[in-house]
Amino acid sequence: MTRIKCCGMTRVEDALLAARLGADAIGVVLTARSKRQVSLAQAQAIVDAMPPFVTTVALCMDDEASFVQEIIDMVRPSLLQFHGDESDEWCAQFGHPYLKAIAMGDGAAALWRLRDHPHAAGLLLDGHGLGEAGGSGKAFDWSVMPHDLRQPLILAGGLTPANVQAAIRVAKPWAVDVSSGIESAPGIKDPDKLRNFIAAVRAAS
Ligand SMILES: O=C(O)c1ccccc1NCC(=O)[C@H](O)[C@H](O)COP(=O)(O)O
Repeated sequence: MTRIKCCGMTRVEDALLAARLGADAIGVVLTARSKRQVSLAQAQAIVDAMPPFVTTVALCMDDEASFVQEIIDMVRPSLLQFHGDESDEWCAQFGHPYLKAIAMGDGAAALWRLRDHPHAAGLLLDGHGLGEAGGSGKAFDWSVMPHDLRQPLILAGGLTPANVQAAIRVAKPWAVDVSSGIESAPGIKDPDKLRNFIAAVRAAS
């Protein structure tokens, strides 16, 4: 069964709908680099509203360590997600479980970066290029997804209700991650797209 993370939540009602429809995880983006940025208080409200067994993920991107510590203390997410150029050692300093996003937009040459994060609980392979923000709606070549890594791999970037089944067939990921593909505007989730996305993943796996 392929797990589902719905990212870029800015409203409690969208995150609750995702959970009710069967999403395994929701994400909130705290970095100022995002059109979907939420405040610490908004992120806390979304995380606190989640029912048991829904994993909550808080995203940062090359942010200050003190800000990351504030996120851990105030938002109390299940996982952090580091979306920038953070090193393994830097991400591990907080002693909090995390996903490391890997920018796959530069093609197969990006694959070496997957080996650089042994302390990450999972690796999120995204379609953006190095230095670019996530939530870009850009897909990468799913056929380069490796199958010899110890960590679970999360496929992200440009996924939609229409292409997610093909993506799962080709990449065989542990989980899929979606943000813009289930939106009507940045940060505003569209209930029909959300429903169709989750149904498509469930039908594929
Ligand atoms: O979503 C953002 O705005 C964002 C900004 C800066 C860093 C990370 C960001 N999102 C990270 C995610 O996990 C997205 O879900 C992922 O990039 C996929 O987005 P999309 O291609 O829109 O499905």
